[in-house]
Amino acid sequence: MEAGIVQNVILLVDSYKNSHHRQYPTGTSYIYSYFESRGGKFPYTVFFGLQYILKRWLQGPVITKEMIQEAKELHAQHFGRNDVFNEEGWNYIVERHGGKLPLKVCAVPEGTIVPTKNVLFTVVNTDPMVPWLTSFFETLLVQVWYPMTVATNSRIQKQILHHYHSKTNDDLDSLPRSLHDFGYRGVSSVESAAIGGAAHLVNFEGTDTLAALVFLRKYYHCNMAGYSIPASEHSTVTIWGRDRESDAHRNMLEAFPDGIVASVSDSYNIWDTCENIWGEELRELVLKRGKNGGAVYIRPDSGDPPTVVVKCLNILGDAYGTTVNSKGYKMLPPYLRVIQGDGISYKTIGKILENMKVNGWSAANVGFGSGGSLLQKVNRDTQKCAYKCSHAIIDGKGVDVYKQPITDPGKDSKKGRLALHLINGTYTTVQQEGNDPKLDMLVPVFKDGELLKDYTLQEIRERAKMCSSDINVMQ
Ligand SMILES: O=C1OCCC/C1=C\Nc1ccccc1
Repeated sequence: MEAGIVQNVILLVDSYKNSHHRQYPTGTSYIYSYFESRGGKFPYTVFFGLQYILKRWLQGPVITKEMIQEAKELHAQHFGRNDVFNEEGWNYIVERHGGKLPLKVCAVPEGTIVPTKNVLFTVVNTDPMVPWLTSFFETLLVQVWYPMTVATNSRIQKQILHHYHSKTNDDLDSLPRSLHDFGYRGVSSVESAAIGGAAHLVNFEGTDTLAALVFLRKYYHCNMAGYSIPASEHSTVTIWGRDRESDAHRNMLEAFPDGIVASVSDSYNIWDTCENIWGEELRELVLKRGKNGGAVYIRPDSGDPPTVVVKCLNILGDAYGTTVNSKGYKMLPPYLRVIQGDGISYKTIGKILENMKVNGWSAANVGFGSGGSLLQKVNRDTQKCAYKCSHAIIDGKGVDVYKQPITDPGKDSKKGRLALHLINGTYTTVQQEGNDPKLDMLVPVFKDGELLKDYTLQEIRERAKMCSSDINVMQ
């Protein structure tokens, strides 16, 4: 088990869940639940991250007698009573199942793009003695909302970038690294950085969130999921003093004499820095670097992004010249690019790209970085992710279970045992009843403590890749 704050799997839940085993009708033997995104900011979700939860917490003989004792003692104090904690139920799981969880989870393959309001995974207990188990792990399983929503937020931006690269560039070669993860410092924890950073790397290959690389090695069989380059930050520029800014940038080019480097250039006056330092003083070094196949990414980091990006391109274009590509848009020389890492989100990236386009600039001149907006500015409500009971077996009889709040029809839940069908390229949620199980896109990924599917990032990226319908997405 990993070092972490909570080691005890029985404590990975909201307190009230330990009182639920006494709240089901006697004779309840099976409880079926499903997980969906009811929709919100984005019309689809990229399903990603369940495998991590299963591998990290639920796979194998995860329940032990020691955990039961620790949880029992904690609950007695926490509730101030001894009739809440389900000691018998947990003992049964240790004694009868060796600590393995008698659950079956069926899920859509990771990386699949599914329109919202569709079932994404289902859970059912496999031992009729412990129906309460299905709902018990809701708390943990619903945390898949985070990687799923970050992967979706990231892919929505990839669609916008794909649109502009298709319209204004010769090829899509620079698309995979056109949105770089700057989010490590902007998330709530190292674990969130790993999970969210990994979710972004489903769609892209540029990241500074090292935790995501470790995560994807460990849980998704990918040895190197993303790349970065030597880059300055304000402190490594400003430490030289205001009147030695050009020395700071020169040092960047000499310290890393080949390949691509990025230099943040807005410490004082970015217009002067672009025109006189990059355009004049360091010109020979830039040209020499270009001759060796290297490049310099000039990084603004303030001001109104659409305006600043175009003004930087214009100044650099005047200083170094431009070419016009096959789509009729201007390109800087291959050794010069701009990277905009401030104020980037799915709401703003299109505005910057549109302003570049109307000013005759190809999208391929600019790389983007996004931090808190990419990894942190999401919550469970962004895509309204929920886990609900839809069917149960009580006294041997199957009953459909649902909620239908008079106060919010948007919170209606689905009934029955669900399957996900792909009909003429469209996903549809149907009842298992009366349908051929071979048509169900949900595949068993976990059963009785065993992981049944072990996806690689490579195959997940393949499932989530851009397709023709991703081009005309601009509203
Ligand atoms: O500004 C930043 O904020 C925080 C995270 C990293 C970062 C910049 N990194 C970078 C990487 C590759 C090219 C250019 C910059």
